[in-house]
Amino acid sequence: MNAMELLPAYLVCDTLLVIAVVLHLAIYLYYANKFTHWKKKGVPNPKPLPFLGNCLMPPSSEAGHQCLFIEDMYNSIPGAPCVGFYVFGRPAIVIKDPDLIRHVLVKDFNVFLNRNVAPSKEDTLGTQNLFALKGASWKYLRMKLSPSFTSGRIKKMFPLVAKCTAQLSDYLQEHLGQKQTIEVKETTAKYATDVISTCAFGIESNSLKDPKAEFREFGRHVFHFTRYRTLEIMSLFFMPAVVKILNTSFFTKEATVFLRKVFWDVINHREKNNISRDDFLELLIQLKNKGCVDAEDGEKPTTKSDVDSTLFEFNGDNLVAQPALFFTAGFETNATTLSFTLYELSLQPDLQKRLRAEIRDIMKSTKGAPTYEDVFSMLYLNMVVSETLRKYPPLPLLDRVCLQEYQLPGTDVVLEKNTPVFISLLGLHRDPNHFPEPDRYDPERFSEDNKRHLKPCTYLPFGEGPHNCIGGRFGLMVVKTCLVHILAEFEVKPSKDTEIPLKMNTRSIVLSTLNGIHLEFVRSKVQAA
Ligand code: HEM
Repeated sequence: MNAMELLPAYLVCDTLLVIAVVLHLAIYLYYANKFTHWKKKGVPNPKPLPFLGNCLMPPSSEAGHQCLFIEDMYNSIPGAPCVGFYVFGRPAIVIKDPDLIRHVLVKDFNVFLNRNVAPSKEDTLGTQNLFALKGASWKYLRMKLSPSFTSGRIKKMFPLVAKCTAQLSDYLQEHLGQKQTIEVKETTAKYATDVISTCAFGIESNSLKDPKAEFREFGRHVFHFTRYRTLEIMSLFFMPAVVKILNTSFFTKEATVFLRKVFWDVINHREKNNISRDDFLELLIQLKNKGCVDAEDGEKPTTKSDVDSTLFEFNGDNLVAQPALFFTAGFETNATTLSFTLYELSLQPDLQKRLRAEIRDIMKSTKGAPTYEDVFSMLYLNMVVSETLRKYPPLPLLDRVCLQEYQLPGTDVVLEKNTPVFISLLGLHRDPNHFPEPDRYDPERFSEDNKRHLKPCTYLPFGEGPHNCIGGRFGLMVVKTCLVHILAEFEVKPSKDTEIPLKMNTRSIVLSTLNGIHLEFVRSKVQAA
């Protein structure tokens, strides 16, 4: 007979009850104390939920995003320069004031050198890429990769992009009758997949032609937000402690095996057959073999002393991680920008007409084959794309972590070391103080005259400062070239299947719709003009 059997049942129950109450109270007090962090610092914060803090609160509006609760935090306290919040018990902050944002992203960059995002160490492709790498290693890698993204080198990839755009035109011509509805997000995702896989991996992925193309399957998987995937992505961005428990990776084991194989097959084939091609992969081969990208006209050649293998070695998964990121960072953002632009233009035929007039002119003057320079010379196209990136920033938040105690300039607020710092691009871009009537899609905001009046650090679709998007120019080339060709051939109109307003996918960390974007394509007369 053991001791429990000797005790009367009621005493056992009472003891368990007391333990439960004490435990509950202890946890409650622990969190209640944690949740005074921002109050003590004089930083306003929305009321946290017990235990959860603010991170799993339901979105405040129908358009709100579970994953993008950073926008909710931005809007929670109007007029405040910054808003504190809690991810479970961990204090984090959203910086709203554009001058403070400038300090975080640019002026005091060394204090905010790292992103908060941190995949599991086992996810080598996830940790060794330019987005996630930290400290001096990131600085070194960024310096080494930057020459791959100069306008000169991007321009050399224009023919690859133009080829994919021609394939998209053929696809649309073949698949559409005189009038037909298509889901533009999937179609542009296939196009963008083909572009990035040819430029980053040197491989023609054929997503437009082959519904089961491996690269498209991979891309679909990365951005398919099941409940579990949402939790994984949220933990990557907001909850490093959970990453350890769940062993969260950005690239799954299967994706890693696939990307490794494609990468090394192409590299070995090229090296064996002495093949060279104007793409990112070629530049990575140079980094692998020489530790630097060959200098072009006017560039300073790299010397041996510039190569520091203690900071980052260009071998193994360290190499594969870069095109893997270019692919993931590139195809979804491009497809998002393209599909939202087509959606907005379908709703405003006048804007579409004006853009088509510009396209008609460029098509006439270039005999239907606009060059890289032509595409970048189109003023109204630039205004349209800029407005899409305002209303729909594909990556809607920026994240950094504070590496040392830091006083926010002009305030008494001192951030503790390791505080996660967020900037909500959706919050800024849809803030009526910066963009009046923010829900109105109006490219005029970006006319030569008007854009001069934009307040610095209120419009940041590509981020800002040394960590900004390295592939922005490449992305713009892809988006603009595609729009020129699609709109030269087709008019886009809302169809009976078009959702107005669009329902957003509340689980996604990147901006995306729940049900896709269905538009009617009608053959346009520009082609014949
Ligand atoms: C419309 C297209 C795109 C948009 C809107 C976009 C947006 C962004 C944003 C907001 C960031 C974070 C910047 C920051 O934290 O300050 C970023 C980072 C990055 N993007 Fe893009 N991106 C686009 C296309 C691309 C493409 C095509 C590539 C690659 C070919 C790319 C590669 C990267 C990389 C490597 C980083 C991390 C840079 C670093 O931390 O050093 N992006 N992008």
